[in-house]
Amino acid sequence: MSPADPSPHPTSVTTDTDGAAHTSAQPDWAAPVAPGLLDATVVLPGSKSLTNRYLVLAALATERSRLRAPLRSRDTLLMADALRSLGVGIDDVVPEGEAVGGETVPDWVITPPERLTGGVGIDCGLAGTVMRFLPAVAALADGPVRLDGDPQARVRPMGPVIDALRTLGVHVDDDEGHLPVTVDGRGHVPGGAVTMDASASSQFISALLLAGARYDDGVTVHHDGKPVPSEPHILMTVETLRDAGAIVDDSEPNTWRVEPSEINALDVSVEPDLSNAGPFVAAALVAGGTVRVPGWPQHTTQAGDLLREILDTMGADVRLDRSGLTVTGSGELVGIDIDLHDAAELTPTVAALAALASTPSWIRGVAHIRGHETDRLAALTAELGGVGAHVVETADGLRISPAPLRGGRFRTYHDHRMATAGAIIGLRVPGVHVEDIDTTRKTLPDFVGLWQGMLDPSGSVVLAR
Ligand SMILES: O=C(O)C1=C[C@@H](OP(=O)(O)O)[C@@H](O)[C@H](O)C1
Ligand SMILES: C=C(OP(=O)(O)O)C(=O)O
Repeated sequence: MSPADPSPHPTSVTTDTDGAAHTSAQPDWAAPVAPGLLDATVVLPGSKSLTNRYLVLAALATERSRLRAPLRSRDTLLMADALRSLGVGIDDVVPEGEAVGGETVPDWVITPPERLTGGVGIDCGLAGTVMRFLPAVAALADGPVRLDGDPQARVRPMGPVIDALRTLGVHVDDDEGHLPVTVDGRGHVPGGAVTMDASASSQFISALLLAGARYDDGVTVHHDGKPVPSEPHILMTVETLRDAGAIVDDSEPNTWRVEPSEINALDVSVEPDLSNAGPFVAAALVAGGTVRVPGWPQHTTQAGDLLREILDTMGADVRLDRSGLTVTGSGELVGIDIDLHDAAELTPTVAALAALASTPSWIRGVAHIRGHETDRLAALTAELGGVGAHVVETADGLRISPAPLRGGRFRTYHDHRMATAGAIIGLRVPGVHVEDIDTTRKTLPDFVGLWQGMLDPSGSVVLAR
């Protein structure tokens, strides 16, 4: 559904805890208004991007790996299920110690098969990491692998990664650069050098690099086109590969080389998802008071770390120390002029904050998010506009200026970050009703529980796991 298609009686694709999508008519969620100043500690689950990279690398490794505190949300459960169907063992193991607050978070122990199994189908849901990363992995399977996903996934761009795989010696059938895609796995991939235009998604490059060490000649990827978005995610790919012993040369701009090599087993703890922390730390700015996120890393490749600078610029007091991140706001916030090209997934959160700010904002550099879960520029323009915000969509972003906001229906277009943007607005604006709040399960298993816990006036430690 495009943002221009209002759906008065919505039918939502939501997700069971096992990662399966199902269709249901779900009532809109009345976004709670903040009861006063916040005083909450929110323990967020692991990073989607890290969990799915570790899963892929562990599936291609020589030995058994252990993934501690992985994210268990729709995108990562789909990745785990897909790898299982390729013959990878992925089992829950209760960790030795206790997690924060006495809750145990099962680890994943990942056992790679001798050879990846072909002749299988993979459900990618709406997960960019699954639909882009797995064709490059499936090429190593013994037999054909068919990948498909949600209806919205069939319009997300795939062409450059498919064409690149063909150049590297893989046979692929596709639907004009989109899902469904069938990769004819032949047990090995010649590999070599390829030039691609990755201006629509950094995930095209990450996909080839993650699998490339297992290609006969490794892989050299050269990008030729407008600047690659979300570059920290490519650095994340490079660092996770190096953690697994792969040899990666990223010394030349727009060129990445992965040598052919074995991939070592991993034993890693997943950092909290900083982009998912966005709406929670934004809440301190909107409602006033303090929100703490324990475990915020001192050094990270996660793009969400840019939130520290963003919140500071918009008026929060932001402190990072060994206990984590502490964000304190007064309830007053100012606009921001920012290029989010490197951290495009933060756009819905920043746009929601901008709609509540007392001065104008300009978000630039994010044309490619028209190919995210939905056309996010159109969706944000429509939905923030629908609750009274002054939003102008530009060629590569949004201009948002102060306006009195009002309640109303906030449509989400199957996009988890549209849903959390609606929740941010609802903190201050009574009567915001968010469509299909369960779409947040794409990357957070229990957004509503966490959000309500954060708003509990008794002050709280809110556990996500
Ligand atoms: O590789 C990854 O884990 C991601 C890369 C980025 O994609 P784009 O480069 O398409 O923005 C980001 O927006 C997405 O949420 C996750
Ligand atoms: C763009 C996003 O997801 P995906 O990994 O599906 O591209 C996102 O989470 O904001």
